[in-house]
Parts: sequence; C-alpha cells; structure tokens
Amino acid sequence: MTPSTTSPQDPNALAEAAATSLAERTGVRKHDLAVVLGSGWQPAAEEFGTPDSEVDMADLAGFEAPSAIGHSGKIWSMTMADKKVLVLLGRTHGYEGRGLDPVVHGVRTIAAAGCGSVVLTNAAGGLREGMSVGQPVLISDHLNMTTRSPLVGANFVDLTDLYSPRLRAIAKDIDSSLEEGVYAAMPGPHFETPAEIRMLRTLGADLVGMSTVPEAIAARAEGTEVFGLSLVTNLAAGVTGEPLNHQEVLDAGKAAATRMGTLLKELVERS
Ligand SMILES: O=P(O)(O)O[C@@H]1C[C@H](O)[C@@H](CO)O1
Ligand SMILES: Nc1nc2[nH]cnc2c(=O)[nH]1
Repeated sequence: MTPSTTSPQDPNALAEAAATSLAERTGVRKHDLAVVLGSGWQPAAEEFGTPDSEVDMADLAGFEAPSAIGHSGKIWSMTMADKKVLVLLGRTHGYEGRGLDPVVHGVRTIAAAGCGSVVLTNAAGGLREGMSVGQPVLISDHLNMTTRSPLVGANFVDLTDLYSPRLRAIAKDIDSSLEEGVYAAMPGPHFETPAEIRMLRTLGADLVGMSTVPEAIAARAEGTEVFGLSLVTNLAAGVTGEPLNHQEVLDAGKAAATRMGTLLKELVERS
C-alpha cells in the first residue's frame, strides 16, 4: 500500500515531537488516558470540570486545526480522580483529504504521551430498530467500509476484541441501560443513501459514521486500549424519510451533553 502520509516526516517522529511539546506545555511528563471528542461532544467536556491547561492543536507538530464545525482544535490536560487525562476537543476526518496520517496523528500522539487507554467518541446515525436520537451506544465492533488502513507495510495487527471488553463492562456497570452496537465507518463527507443504509443494516451495522475506525486501528497498533462510544444524533438516512444535516448532529450533542459528560467522567475515573 502506498504510504498514506503527505508529511515529509515519519509519522512516529511527528507523534513523538508533538508528545514532547505537549509535556512541556502542560507540565505533565506522562498522561494516563485520553478522550477524543467527536462532533457535538464538546458541550459534554464542560462536565469534566476545569482543565489544568489548554493547548492549541495547531501549535503541535503534525496537527492542523480540524475543519469540521464543532471541532475546536484544543487539547485539555486534566486531573480526574488520580489520573492525568488528555481531552482532544476535535479530530481530523478522512474526508478532509489530507491523507490518513493526520487522521490518526492524535491517537499516535496520545500513545507517545504515555496514555494506556483512549476513549473515542463520535456522532453517528442509528440504524437499529428502537434506537433514538440522544442515545449513547457502546461500540462492540466495527465495519471498515472505508476499505483503507492507517497502517502501511506488513503490519498485520490483530483486531479481535479491539473495543475493550474491560472498559465496556465498567461503562455498563455505570449505566446498565447502555446498549452495544457495531459501528460502520463510511468515507463521507456525504451522508448515506437509504439503499446504503439498508445495505449496512444487512451487513450487521447498528451505527454509521465517518470517523473512529482509523483511530481505533492505529491505537491498537500502538498497543493502546480502545473504548468507543457513539451518540446517536440522528436516525440514519431513510429511516424517518427526513433529510439529514450536520446542524442536527451538533444540536443532538448539545442536548445530551450532561448525560454524556457525566458518563465519560465516571468511566475515566473508574477505568
Ligand atoms: O467526528 P464525528 O465522527 O463525531 O463526526 C460525525 C461524522 C461527520 O464528521 C459529522 C457529520 O455530521 O459528524
Ligand atoms: N456517515 C454518517 N455519519 C454521521 N454522523 C452523524 N450522523 C451520521 C450519519 O447518519 N451518517
């Protein structure tokens, strides 16, 4: 596979440089865990409390400010229970056309910063009967419909149990009503057609989005424990017959902020 990077620098060297700069700017030599916030999730971060420090992604090697609305491009360093936590308020998406290295640079930096676990959140369309807008769903597995990998070369990474059974059990202990689902990643930036949603449902998908999967693969390749949490921000195309738009995604995230933030905070503290 041809290298996916457009950067002249080795992706791992970029991640190390970004992590070193992050440690200098936050005063934290090693962070324990990181949270990546997807579209509409930023209001949930307000429930975490006040960050110890804030860094602009654009000031770190290999990062550029995300272009999707609802992704602020900030990184918080926080103390939650006995843990040093990084919160990435935004992400780069594959549809921004900059290659996959910038998409997974955040999780590679998180690993280089010492984090043993990463919580990946996203906004997703709900495919399964009975799903409702505002519902959080634990990701149990994924379908990589992008067909692309952030990995280059003979790097045959195992993806069984990619979404941590340990962290999923903690999440379900926190909120026994939480359901699980299979997340299908589509390239985007367009939403799906109703026929594509019928195809994905037939393939076993419960959720559909445009992120998370490359990051999860790259994180596993770095040996980082992965937990994925989707917020159903809309019912997938064709389910209601209504058109889809990004604003409804952001609005749903705002409406669910308190519940999502409280869940994430307790998960981080208990992880
Ligand atoms: O970063 P996430 O996956 O939460 O963003 C989703 C997917 C698209 O970027 C956007 C569509 O509304 O929301
Ligand atoms: N691909 C995709 N991404 C989403 N993000 C939020 N909702 C959706 C959706 O319906 N489809």
